[in-house]
Amino acid sequence: MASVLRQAARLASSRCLTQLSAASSTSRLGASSYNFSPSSRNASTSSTIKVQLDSNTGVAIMMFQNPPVNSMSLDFMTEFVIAWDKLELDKSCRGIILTSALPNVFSAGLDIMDMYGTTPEHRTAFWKALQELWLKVYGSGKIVVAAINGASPAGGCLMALSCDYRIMIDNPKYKIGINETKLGIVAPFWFKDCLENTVGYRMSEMSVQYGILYNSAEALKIGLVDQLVPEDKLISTATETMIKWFAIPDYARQISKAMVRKATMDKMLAGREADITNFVTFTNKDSIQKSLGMYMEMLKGRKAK
Ligand SMILES: CCCCC/C=C\C/C=C\C=C\CC(=O)SCCNC(=O)CCNC(=O)[C@H](O)C(C)(C)COP(=O)(O)OP(=O)(O)OC[C@H]1O[C@@H](n2cnc3c(N)ncnc32)[C@H](O)[C@@H]1OP(=O)(O)O
Repeated sequence: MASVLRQAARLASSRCLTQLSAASSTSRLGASSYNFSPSSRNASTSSTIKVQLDSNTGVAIMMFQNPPVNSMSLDFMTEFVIAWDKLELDKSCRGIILTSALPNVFSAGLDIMDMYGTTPEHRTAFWKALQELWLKVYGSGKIVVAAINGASPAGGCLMALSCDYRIMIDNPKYKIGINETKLGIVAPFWFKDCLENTVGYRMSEMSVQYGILYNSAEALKIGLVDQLVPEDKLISTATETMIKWFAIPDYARQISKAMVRKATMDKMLAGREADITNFVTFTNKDSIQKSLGMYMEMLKGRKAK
């Protein structure tokens, strides 16, 4: 145990968890001091990411705004990481809620058009940006809550899985899951690891092979999300949840989080280059390009009907 703690402490000062100790001002705010007055809000906005930080409570809301479906394009992920870094450096921010500014969709996952018919150089930059985004969110010392207000397939599900707590709108039309096989592609190991860490081995074994998308009730049942709420209660519940987490001393929580996530983080950090090569080689294949093209046509055809 002592060695785990030493490792966790080392992690806390490492690249991905640099904010752990910086943000460790313990429990500045309890639920009773919660005040969400508009005057206390800071707003910062890029074209695809909107951020509202309430420096009284320490809660930031990061909204995705990349129409039509918040697909994770290279540009979107680059803007995400810039906005994320700003929040990480802001000591008044203790927790981040991820949600969508668009109706009916949290995120449609990776932008297929960034993988289809693009150059290997482009796909290398694209995959690096995705790794970067994931390392930041998964490795954050802040408390991160996903407020899932719509469809959340594949990369959208990964984003939610990287948070500490997931709250989803209680609506059967919204689906979440790792559905890559349905597109004829393979979810990378770290998508699978995040799913397995959350729902367990057997459920992920079924889930990744079938490419299952779960509705909200099913997602709750298997533990893919932690809570369902009516649409009009999503952000208030996410904020209240965050305030409850704030009661735990930051430093102890951060070290505990780092301990639990260390193996998954380390695996990615050690395999980062190989993971990029795998992605580029895999998506170079004619058969994979064909699958992606057919999937895009299916999406567009579905709309035309
Ligand atoms: C062996 C080694 C292995 C190594 C591993 C290597 C590789 C792994 C590779 C890739 C991993 C990828 C992970 C992913 O995230 S892939 C993306 C998966 N996403 C999906 O399947 C979602 C598809 N979209 C939908 O199901 C629906 O759009 C959605 C439910 C989200 C919303 O439905 P709605 O009816 O509101 O909207 P639509 O009319 O369907 O779409 C509007 C518009 O948007 C376009 N679009 C949708 N999704 C995407 C997307 N992911 N990327 C790009 N564009 C998307 C859609 O085509 C419509 O366009 P248009 O017709 O208006 O032009």
